[in-house]
Amino acid sequence: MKEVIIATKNAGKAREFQALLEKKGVKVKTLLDFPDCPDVEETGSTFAENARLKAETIASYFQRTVIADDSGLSIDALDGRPGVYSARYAGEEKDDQANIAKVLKEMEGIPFAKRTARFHCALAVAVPNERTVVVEGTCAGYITDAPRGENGFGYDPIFYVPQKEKTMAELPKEEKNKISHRADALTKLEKQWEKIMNGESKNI
Ligand SMILES: O=c1nc[nH]c2c1ncn2[C@H]1C[C@H](O)[C@@H](COP(=O)(O)OP(=O)(O)OP(=O)(O)O)O1
Ligand SMILES: [Mg+2]
Repeated sequence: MKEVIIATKNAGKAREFQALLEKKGVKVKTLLDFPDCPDVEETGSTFAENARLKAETIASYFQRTVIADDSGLSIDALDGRPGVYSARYAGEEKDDQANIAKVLKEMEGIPFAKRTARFHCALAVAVPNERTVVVEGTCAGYITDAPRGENGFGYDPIFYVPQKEKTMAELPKEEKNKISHRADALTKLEKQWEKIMNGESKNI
């Protein structure tokens, strides 16, 4: 079975990539499998820049094809925040509960119609000595006034998906994986997929 490294230490993302890529017959390794792998500082000002930074640094470390995901939540009433700072919105410790609490506090008193938001996902595919490919996906919804649901990770409990009438965390994972920003971004790699994976097979 072909294998690809996803440059993430986020267990929620890792689970989603495993499910999304299993369908393509691809086995996923993440940085959780390589505890000695260096941390990459996310110094970019866009999701695309950060995804590229993570993918290129880790591809050069392993000398293999690597895909990185930089993602986050952008809320219109908060001028796009938390945006690229989504993971550390409430502090360096990357605490999902604290991040949710901070967003809900900032959104207090804002009526439902003005609670529009969007998840973003930039995926960068880095191959050593080749030009990195970056694609982006989105998923539109609304911020609830309280968390609901146990599935998913991150901001899923406060992200309401209107066409499903549920929060992302209330959806079964198969449903999330059909509509998510991550699935949307992966679709945009469809055409390059065979090439990416065939290149990779030479390196294994
Ligand atoms: O589907 C999602 N459902 C809910 N929340 C999500 C989702 N996708 C990203 N998010 C949130 C989680 C985290 O607060 C931030 C990602 O930050 P981001 O830097 O890309 O990831 P990270 O630091 O957790 O792990 P890593 O850089 O090792 O991939 O956006
Ligand atoms: Mg990160």
